[in-house]
Amino acid sequence: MKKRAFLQTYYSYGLAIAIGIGLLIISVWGDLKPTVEISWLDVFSEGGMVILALFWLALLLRSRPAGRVTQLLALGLCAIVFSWSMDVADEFIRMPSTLIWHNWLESLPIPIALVLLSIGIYHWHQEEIAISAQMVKRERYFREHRLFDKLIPVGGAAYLKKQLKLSLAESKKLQQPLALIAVDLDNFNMINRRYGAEESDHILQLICQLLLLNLRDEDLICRLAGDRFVVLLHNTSENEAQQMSMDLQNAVASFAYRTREHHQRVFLSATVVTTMARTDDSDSLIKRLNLEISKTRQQPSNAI
Ligand SMILES: Nc1nc2c(ncn2[C@@H]2O[C@H](COP(=O)(O)OP(=O)(O)OP(=O)(O)O)[C@@H](O)[C@H]2O)c(=O)[nH]1
Repeated sequence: MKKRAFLQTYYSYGLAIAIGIGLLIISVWGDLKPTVEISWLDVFSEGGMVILALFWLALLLRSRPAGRVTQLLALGLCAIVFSWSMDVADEFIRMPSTLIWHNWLESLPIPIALVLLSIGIYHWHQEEIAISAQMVKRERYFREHRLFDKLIPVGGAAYLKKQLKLSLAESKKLQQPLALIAVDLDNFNMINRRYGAEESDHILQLICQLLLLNLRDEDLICRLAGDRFVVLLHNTSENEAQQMSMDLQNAVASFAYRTREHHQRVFLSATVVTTMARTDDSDSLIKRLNLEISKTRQQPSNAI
Protein backbone atom coordinates (compact mmCIF):
# COMPACT_ATOMS: atom_id res chain seq x y z
CA MET A 1 0.00 0.00 0.00
CA LYS A 2 1.31 3.49 -0.83
CA LYS A 3 2.41 5.61 2.16
CA ARG A 4 -0.27 8.28 1.59
CA ALA A 5 -3.09 5.71 1.27
CA PHE A 6 -1.80 3.99 4.41
CA LEU A 7 -1.84 7.33 6.29
CA GLN A 8 -5.41 8.04 5.17
CA THR A 9 -6.61 4.62 6.32
CA TYR A 10 -4.63 4.79 9.58
CA TYR A 11 -6.02 8.17 10.65
CA SER A 12 -9.59 7.50 9.41
CA TYR A 13 -9.83 4.21 11.34
CA GLY A 14 -8.14 5.72 14.41
CA LEU A 15 -10.53 8.66 14.45
CA ALA A 16 -13.63 6.50 13.81
CA ILE A 17 -12.63 4.16 16.68
CA ALA A 18 -11.99 7.11 19.06
CA ILE A 19 -15.36 8.71 18.20
CA GLY A 20 -17.08 5.30 18.57
CA ILE A 21 -15.58 4.80 22.05
CA GLY A 22 -16.55 8.37 23.04
CA LEU A 23 -20.14 7.81 21.90
CA LEU A 24 -20.28 4.49 23.70
CA ILE A 25 -19.08 6.09 26.93
CA ILE A 26 -21.62 8.92 26.91
CA SER A 27 -24.49 6.69 25.83
CA VAL A 28 -23.79 4.24 28.71
CA TRP A 29 -24.06 7.05 31.28
CA GLY A 30 -26.60 9.30 29.57
CA ASP A 31 -30.18 9.12 28.24
CA LEU A 32 -31.53 10.07 24.83
CA LYS A 33 -33.18 13.53 24.92
CA PRO A 34 -36.80 13.80 23.73
CA THR A 35 -37.00 15.42 20.26
CA VAL A 36 -38.61 18.61 21.61
CA GLU A 37 -35.54 19.33 23.75
CA ILE A 38 -33.08 19.10 20.86
CA SER A 39 -31.77 22.40 19.56
CA TRP A 40 -31.54 21.74 15.82
CA LEU A 41 -29.76 25.02 15.21
CA ASP A 42 -26.91 23.85 17.48
CA VAL A 43 -26.94 20.40 15.86
CA PHE A 44 -26.52 21.92 12.38
CA SER A 45 -23.88 24.47 13.33
CA GLU A 46 -21.83 21.97 15.37
CA GLY A 47 -22.32 19.27 12.70
CA GLY A 48 -21.12 21.76 10.07
CA MET A 49 -17.98 22.38 12.11
CA VAL A 50 -17.27 18.63 12.27
CA ILE A 51 -17.70 18.34 8.49
CA LEU A 52 -15.36 21.31 7.91
CA ALA A 53 -12.69 19.85 10.20
CA LEU A 54 -13.02 16.47 8.42
CA PHE A 55 -12.58 18.29 5.11
CA TRP A 56 -9.34 19.93 6.37
CA LEU A 57 -8.10 16.54 7.56
CA ALA A 58 -8.91 14.90 4.20
CA LEU A 59 -7.10 17.67 2.28
CA LEU A 60 -4.09 17.37 4.55
CA LEU A 61 -3.84 13.59 4.25
CA ARG A 62 -4.41 13.62 0.49
CA SER A 63 -1.84 16.30 -0.25
CA ARG A 64 1.03 15.77 2.16
CA PRO A 65 3.58 12.96 2.29
CA ALA A 66 4.10 11.11 5.59
CA GLY A 67 6.37 12.82 8.10
CA ARG A 68 6.50 14.77 11.35
CA VAL A 69 4.56 17.82 10.11
CA THR A 70 1.75 15.69 8.67
CA GLN A 71 1.58 13.63 11.85
CA LEU A 72 1.31 16.66 14.16
CA LEU A 73 -1.27 18.44 11.99
CA ALA A 74 -3.32 15.27 11.48
CA LEU A 75 -3.33 14.43 15.20
CA GLY A 76 -4.33 18.03 16.03
CA LEU A 77 -7.20 17.93 13.52
CA CYS A 78 -8.30 14.48 14.76
CA ALA A 79 -8.49 15.88 18.31
CA ILE A 80 -10.63 18.77 17.02
CA VAL A 81 -12.97 16.44 15.08
CA PHE A 82 -13.28 14.22 18.17
CA SER A 83 -14.08 17.15 20.49
CA TRP A 84 -16.63 18.68 18.11
CA SER A 85 -18.27 15.26 17.51
CA MET A 86 -18.75 14.86 21.25
CA ASP A 87 -20.32 18.32 21.22
CA VAL A 88 -22.84 17.16 18.59
CA ALA A 89 -23.57 13.97 20.55
CA ASP A 90 -24.23 16.15 23.60
CA GLU A 91 -27.18 17.68 21.77
CA PHE A 92 -28.89 14.26 21.62
CA ILE A 93 -27.82 12.72 24.91
CA ARG A 94 -28.57 14.14 28.36
CA MET A 95 -25.91 13.37 30.96
CA PRO A 96 -26.77 13.23 34.69
CA SER A 97 -25.97 16.58 36.32
CA THR A 98 -23.90 14.76 38.98
CA LEU A 99 -21.38 13.68 36.33
CA ILE A 100 -18.67 16.20 35.55
CA TRP A 101 -16.00 14.16 33.77
CA HIS A 102 -18.00 13.76 30.52
CA ASN A 103 -17.30 17.44 29.78
CA TRP A 104 -13.62 16.51 29.50
CA LEU A 105 -14.41 14.54 26.34
CA GLU A 106 -15.34 17.85 24.70
CA SER A 107 -13.00 20.30 26.38
CA LEU A 108 -9.74 18.38 26.97
CA PRO A 109 -8.93 17.56 23.32
CA ILE A 110 -9.08 21.25 22.28
CA PRO A 111 -5.98 22.53 24.16
CA ILE A 112 -4.14 19.34 23.12
CA ALA A 113 -5.18 20.01 19.51
CA LEU A 114 -4.00 23.63 19.68
CA VAL A 115 -0.59 22.60 21.04
CA LEU A 116 -0.18 19.90 18.35
CA LEU A 117 -1.32 22.27 15.58
CA SER A 118 1.01 25.03 16.81
CA ILE A 119 4.05 22.73 16.85
CA GLY A 120 2.99 21.32 13.44
CA ILE A 121 2.55 24.79 11.92
CA TYR A 122 5.95 25.85 13.29
CA HIS A 123 7.66 22.87 11.59
CA TRP A 124 5.60 23.49 8.46
CA HIS A 125 6.98 27.02 8.40
CA GLN A 126 10.56 25.65 8.62
CA GLU A 127 9.76 23.17 5.85
CA GLU A 128 8.33 25.96 3.64
CA ILE A 129 11.54 27.99 4.03
CA ALA A 130 13.57 24.96 2.84
CA ILE A 131 11.18 24.32 -0.09
CA SER A 132 11.19 28.00 -1.11
CA ALA A 133 15.00 27.90 -1.30
CA GLN A 134 14.73 25.00 -3.80
CA MET A 135 12.03 26.79 -5.83
CA VAL A 136 14.12 29.91 -6.30
CA LYS A 137 14.70 29.41 -10.07
CA ARG A 138 11.00 28.65 -10.68
CA GLU A 139 9.36 31.61 -8.96
CA ARG A 140 10.80 35.09 -8.73
CA TYR A 141 8.25 37.53 -7.37
CA PHE A 142 5.31 35.38 -6.42
CA ARG A 143 3.94 31.84 -6.09
CA GLU A 144 0.65 31.02 -7.76
CA HIS A 145 0.13 27.27 -7.92
CA ARG A 146 -2.80 27.58 -10.37
CA LEU A 147 -0.37 28.99 -12.97
CA PHE A 148 2.10 26.14 -12.47
CA ASP A 149 2.40 23.30 -14.91
CA LYS A 150 0.94 20.04 -13.57
CA LEU A 151 3.43 17.79 -15.39
CA ILE A 152 6.56 19.86 -14.92
CA PRO A 153 6.75 21.86 -11.71
CA VAL A 154 7.52 25.24 -13.27
CA GLY A 155 5.25 28.12 -14.30
CA GLY A 156 3.30 27.82 -17.56
CA ALA A 157 2.66 30.45 -20.28
CA ALA A 158 0.32 32.58 -18.12
CA TYR A 159 2.86 32.64 -15.29
CA LEU A 160 5.65 33.56 -17.73
CA LYS A 161 3.61 36.52 -19.05
CA LYS A 162 2.93 37.83 -15.54
CA GLN A 163 6.57 37.48 -14.52
CA LEU A 164 7.75 39.04 -17.77
CA LYS A 165 5.59 42.11 -17.18
CA LEU A 166 7.11 42.55 -13.71
CA SER A 167 10.65 41.97 -15.00
CA LEU A 168 10.18 44.45 -17.86
CA ALA A 169 9.02 47.12 -15.43
CA GLU A 170 11.91 46.36 -13.07
CA SER A 171 14.60 46.39 -15.77
CA LYS A 172 13.25 49.70 -17.09
CA LYS A 173 13.24 51.25 -13.63
CA LEU A 174 16.73 50.01 -12.73
CA GLN A 175 18.06 50.57 -16.27
CA GLN A 176 19.33 46.99 -16.40
CA PRO A 177 19.39 44.68 -19.42
CA LEU A 178 16.86 41.85 -19.50
CA ALA A 179 17.64 38.82 -21.68
CA LEU A 180 15.45 35.88 -22.65
CA ILE A 181 16.44 32.44 -23.85
CA ALA A 182 14.04 30.00 -25.50
CA VAL A 183 14.92 26.30 -25.57
CA ASP A 184 12.86 24.18 -27.94
CA LEU A 185 13.52 20.45 -28.21
CA ASP A 186 14.02 19.20 -31.76
CA ASN A 187 11.80 16.46 -33.12
CA PHE A 188 10.01 15.86 -29.85
CA ASN A 189 7.06 14.65 -31.87
CA MET A 190 9.22 11.73 -33.00
CA ILE A 191 10.31 10.99 -29.38
CA ASN A 192 6.64 10.87 -28.44
CA ARG A 193 5.77 8.48 -31.24
CA ARG A 194 8.79 6.25 -30.72
CA TYR A 195 8.78 5.94 -26.93
CA GLY A 196 5.18 6.76 -25.95
CA ALA A 197 3.62 9.56 -23.90
CA GLU A 198 4.73 8.33 -20.48
CA GLU A 199 8.40 8.04 -21.40
CA SER A 200 8.27 11.41 -23.23
CA ASP A 201 6.69 13.07 -20.19
CA HIS A 202 9.53 11.73 -18.09
CA ILE A 203 12.10 13.04 -20.60
CA LEU A 204 10.47 16.49 -20.43
CA GLN A 205 10.68 16.45 -16.63
CA LEU A 206 14.36 15.46 -16.74
CA ILE A 207 15.19 18.10 -19.36
CA CYS A 208 13.59 20.72 -17.14
CA GLN A 209 15.75 19.54 -14.20
CA LEU A 210 18.82 19.66 -16.43
CA LEU A 211 18.06 23.23 -17.52
CA LEU A 212 17.48 24.23 -13.88
CA LEU A 213 20.90 22.84 -12.95
CA ASN A 214 22.52 25.10 -15.53
CA LEU A 215 20.85 28.32 -14.37
CA ARG A 216 21.80 30.86 -11.75
CA ASP A 217 19.66 31.41 -8.66
CA GLU A 218 18.33 34.74 -9.96
CA ASP A 219 17.17 33.27 -13.32
CA LEU A 220 13.63 32.09 -13.86
CA ILE A 221 12.49 29.19 -16.05
CA CYS A 222 8.95 28.62 -17.34
CA ARG A 223 7.41 26.19 -19.81
CA LEU A 224 5.90 28.24 -22.61
CA ALA A 225 4.32 25.26 -24.39
CA GLY A 226 4.84 21.51 -25.05
CA ASP A 227 8.59 21.13 -25.53
CA ARG A 228 9.47 24.87 -25.36
CA PHE A 229 11.01 26.46 -22.26
CA VAL A 230 11.79 30.14 -21.71
CA VAL A 231 14.39 31.50 -19.30
CA LEU A 232 14.32 35.09 -17.99
CA LEU A 233 17.78 36.46 -17.24
CA HIS A 234 17.76 39.60 -15.15
CA ASN A 235 20.54 42.13 -15.42
CA THR A 236 22.28 40.05 -18.09
CA SER A 237 24.16 41.37 -21.12
CA GLU A 238 23.71 39.96 -24.60
CA ASN A 239 27.15 38.31 -24.46
CA GLU A 240 26.41 36.61 -21.15
CA ALA A 241 23.03 35.44 -22.45
CA GLN A 242 24.66 34.01 -25.61
CA GLN A 243 27.16 32.10 -23.48
CA MET A 244 24.37 30.72 -21.30
CA SER A 245 22.32 29.68 -24.30
CA MET A 246 25.30 27.74 -25.65
CA ASP A 247 25.68 26.05 -22.26
CA LEU A 248 22.01 25.05 -22.28
CA GLN A 249 22.25 23.74 -25.85
CA ASN A 250 25.34 21.69 -24.96
CA ALA A 251 23.67 20.38 -21.81
CA VAL A 252 20.70 19.04 -23.83
CA ALA A 253 23.00 17.56 -26.50
CA SER A 254 25.03 15.68 -23.89
CA PHE A 255 21.96 14.46 -21.97
CA ALA A 256 22.62 10.74 -21.54
CA TYR A 257 19.32 8.94 -21.12
CA ARG A 258 18.12 5.37 -21.48
CA THR A 259 14.42 4.56 -21.64
CA ARG A 260 12.99 2.94 -18.53
CA GLU A 261 11.45 -0.05 -20.28
CA HIS A 262 13.87 -1.15 -23.02
CA HIS A 263 16.94 0.83 -21.94
CA GLN A 264 17.32 2.38 -25.39
CA ARG A 265 19.67 5.33 -25.61
CA VAL A 266 17.76 8.55 -26.43
CA PHE A 267 19.58 11.36 -28.22
CA LEU A 268 18.22 14.88 -27.94
CA SER A 269 19.05 18.27 -29.35
CA ALA A 270 17.47 21.67 -28.93
CA THR A 271 17.12 24.87 -30.86
CA VAL A 272 18.14 27.66 -28.53
CA VAL A 273 17.72 31.37 -29.23
CA THR A 274 18.47 34.50 -27.25
CA THR A 275 16.80 37.85 -27.39
CA MET A 276 17.12 41.12 -25.46
CA ALA A 277 14.09 42.99 -24.14
CA ARG A 278 13.97 46.41 -25.75
CA THR A 279 10.90 48.61 -25.93
CA ASP A 280 8.44 45.77 -26.48
CA ASP A 281 5.78 44.48 -24.11
CA SER A 282 5.54 40.90 -22.84
CA ASP A 283 3.31 39.66 -25.69
CA SER A 284 5.48 41.04 -28.49
CA LEU A 285 8.62 39.79 -26.74
CA ILE A 286 7.26 36.22 -26.61
CA LYS A 287 6.13 36.56 -30.22
CA ARG A 288 9.65 37.69 -31.17
CA LEU A 289 11.18 34.69 -29.37
CA ASN A 290 8.86 32.27 -31.18
CA LEU A 291 9.73 33.90 -34.51
CA GLU A 292 13.44 33.62 -33.74
CA ILE A 293 13.00 29.89 -33.09
CA SER A 294 11.22 29.39 -36.43
CA LYS A 295 13.87 31.44 -38.29
CA THR A 296 16.74 29.51 -36.69
CA ARG A 297 15.06 26.21 -37.60
CA GLN A 298 14.74 27.30 -41.24
CA GLN A 299 18.45 28.08 -41.56
CA PRO A 300 20.06 25.36 -43.71
CA SER A 301 22.66 24.49 -41.05
CA ASN A 302 19.81 23.62 -38.65
CA ALA A 303 17.72 21.54 -41.04
CA ILE A 304 16.94 18.17 -39.49
N1 LIG B 1 4.87 13.71 -23.82
C1 LIG B 1 4.46 14.96 -24.00
N2 LIG B 1 4.46 15.47 -25.24
C2 LIG B 1 4.05 16.73 -25.40
C3 LIG B 1 3.60 17.53 -24.33
N3 LIG B 1 3.24 18.74 -24.84
C4 LIG B 1 3.46 18.68 -26.15
N4 LIG B 1 3.96 17.49 -26.51
C5 LIG B 1 4.32 16.98 -27.82
O1 LIG B 1 5.44 17.70 -28.28
C6 LIG B 1 5.43 17.64 -29.69
C7 LIG B 1 5.73 19.00 -30.20
O2 LIG B 1 5.62 18.95 -31.56
P1 LIG B 1 6.21 20.09 -32.47
O3 LIG B 1 5.77 21.41 -31.99
O4 LIG B 1 5.89 19.69 -33.90
O5 LIG B 1 7.73 20.00 -32.18
P2 LIG B 1 8.83 19.00 -32.69
O6 LIG B 1 8.33 17.63 -33.02
O7 LIG B 1 9.87 19.07 -31.61
O8 LIG B 1 9.24 19.67 -34.00
P3 LIG B 1 10.32 20.82 -34.10
O9 LIG B 1 10.06 21.67 -32.90
O10 LIG B 1 10.00 21.53 -35.39
O11 LIG B 1 11.65 20.14 -34.06
C8 LIG B 1 4.06 17.12 -30.14
O12 LIG B 1 4.18 15.78 -30.54
C9 LIG B 1 3.24 17.20 -28.85
O13 LIG B 1 2.30 16.17 -28.78
C10 LIG B 1 3.60 16.95 -23.04
O14 LIG B 1 3.22 17.57 -22.04
N5 LIG B 1 4.03 15.67 -22.92
